[in-house]
Amino acid sequence: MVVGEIMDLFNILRGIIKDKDTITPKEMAIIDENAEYLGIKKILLMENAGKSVYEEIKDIYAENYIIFCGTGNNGGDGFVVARHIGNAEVILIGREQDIKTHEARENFKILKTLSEFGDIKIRQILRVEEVEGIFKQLENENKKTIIIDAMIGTGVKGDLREPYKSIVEKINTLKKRNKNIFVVSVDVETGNLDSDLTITFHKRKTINRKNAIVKEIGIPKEAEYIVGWGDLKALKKREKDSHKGQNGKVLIIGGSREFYGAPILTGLSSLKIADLVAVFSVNKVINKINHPEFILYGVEGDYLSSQHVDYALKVSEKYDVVVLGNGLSVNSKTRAFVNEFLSRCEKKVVIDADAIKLIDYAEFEFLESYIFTPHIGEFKRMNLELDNPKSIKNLKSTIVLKGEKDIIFNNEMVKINKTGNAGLTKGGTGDILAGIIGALFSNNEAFLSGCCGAFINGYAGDLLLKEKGFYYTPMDVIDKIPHVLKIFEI
Ligand SMILES: NC(=O)C1=CN([C@@H]2O[C@H](COP(=O)(O)OP(=O)(O)OC[C@H]3O[C@@H](n4cnc5c(N)ncnc54)[C@H](O)[C@@H]3O)[C@@H](O)[C@H]2O)[C@H](O)CC1
Ligand SMILES: [K+]
Repeated sequence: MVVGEIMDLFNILRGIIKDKDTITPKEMAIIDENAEYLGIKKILLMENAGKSVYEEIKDIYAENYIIFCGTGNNGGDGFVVARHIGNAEVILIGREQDIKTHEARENFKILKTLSEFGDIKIRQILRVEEVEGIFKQLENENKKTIIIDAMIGTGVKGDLREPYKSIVEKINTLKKRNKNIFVVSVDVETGNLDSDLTITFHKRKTINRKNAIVKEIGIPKEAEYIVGWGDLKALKKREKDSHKGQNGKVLIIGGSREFYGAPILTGLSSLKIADLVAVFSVNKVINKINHPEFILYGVEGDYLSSQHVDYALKVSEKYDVVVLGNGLSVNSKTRAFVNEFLSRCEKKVVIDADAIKLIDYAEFEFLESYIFTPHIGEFKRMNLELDNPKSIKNLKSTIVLKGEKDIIFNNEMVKINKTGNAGLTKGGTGDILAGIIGALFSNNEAFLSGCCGAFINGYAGDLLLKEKGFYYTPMDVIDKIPHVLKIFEI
């Protein structure tokens, strides 16, 4: 499929799958990171965010401005707002060395310099007792005062901890007692702060409680649909103290008398990420696998058929994800196996290659627990009319449509992956992609696993293109997977 066709398909899908106008903090973090992947610096976004808050409040009459800043980028926005206001009092909740990011630190440093010569005042507190005096004084304040909440934004995790909890309670109490206090939240209200105004960036957040004003801060819409390192950073992290099996258990069901290489490629690529990888196939394949890392399950015959379904289902109970189809061959036996297995399997399944061709789509239900990885020819047999919104509406499965650019979509989201090159057209790279996605799917949801699998597979190919030109092999791609994971600290 040429790029023109891919982009046509992609635009049809974007026309049907509408962008969400309210997003989760996790979705915002991916967009934020992918804006940087596209070359837009975070410090620019912070500047635009802080300036957009200033623009919204500059015409509200006030004589005092008190900005409570946290140690994350929400606090960083607060530092920018302070600079634009000019005569603000900044209260950093934490020590300067606690400030978490380069962008926020840079803005704090600027404020510190200004505070030596201008009207900016900075205080650093660790406990709420240290601001008792300010709240006492504000209780009887008869000057209009704007309190700006740049404490915590989309980085909030769990219930509000001290001293934020007490500070929020004190601001809420103060507001009730003194009508001269006006509270503005940056991006997201911290805890149950009773803000009068919330200015949020790029899109409303699911955790916004008030009618937030949405301000554009320079994030292009492309950051919402081009797969980037932001998607990789959203993957579940490998815990340091994790024990065997926690990082994924994958069962590869494939192979046949003619094809034994495919399930091996799938298994070897899965093994680069998952803890346990098993292969379920006919003994003609199993006996050719001399990889000690694999757990092997063999059955008699040239092809998997319905007589093997019970055993395959029993074995699959021990695994998180099944990768189904690689090298199965297409005939009446394997057709019976695939349709019966899928109708009874309760596991997450990556459906690839021959399995895509073998499914009877007439009554088929596209479950959320399925990821399909077709190329355009296989996709055309899946009975999905892309230009028919009804057909897309019921598509709970994730589709990774492989091409010069990969399109990843389900009934809610569509993204495009631009990593990869013509060297990946070789036979076997599809088996590798299925193995990567199967391993990621163990601990991540389907859409994210599909996006990241496509990105990792393509990026491995891009690294190889630089080293070897187009003439690298599928085994080279498998060996490159750990390098990609290391580059992006997955
Ligand atoms: N999304 C964008 O395009 C931009 C967002 N900006 C601003 O960045 C924040 C998100 O920043 P982040 O560093 O990820 O996290 P936060 O600052 O929101 O919070 C982290 C901070 O808060 C502490 N913390 C987290 N949970 C709790 C809790 N339950 N109790 C106490 N403390 C908590 C944590 O320890 C950190 O110190 C976003 O909202 C925007 O305001 C960019 O500046 C512009 C682009
Ligand atoms: K906030």
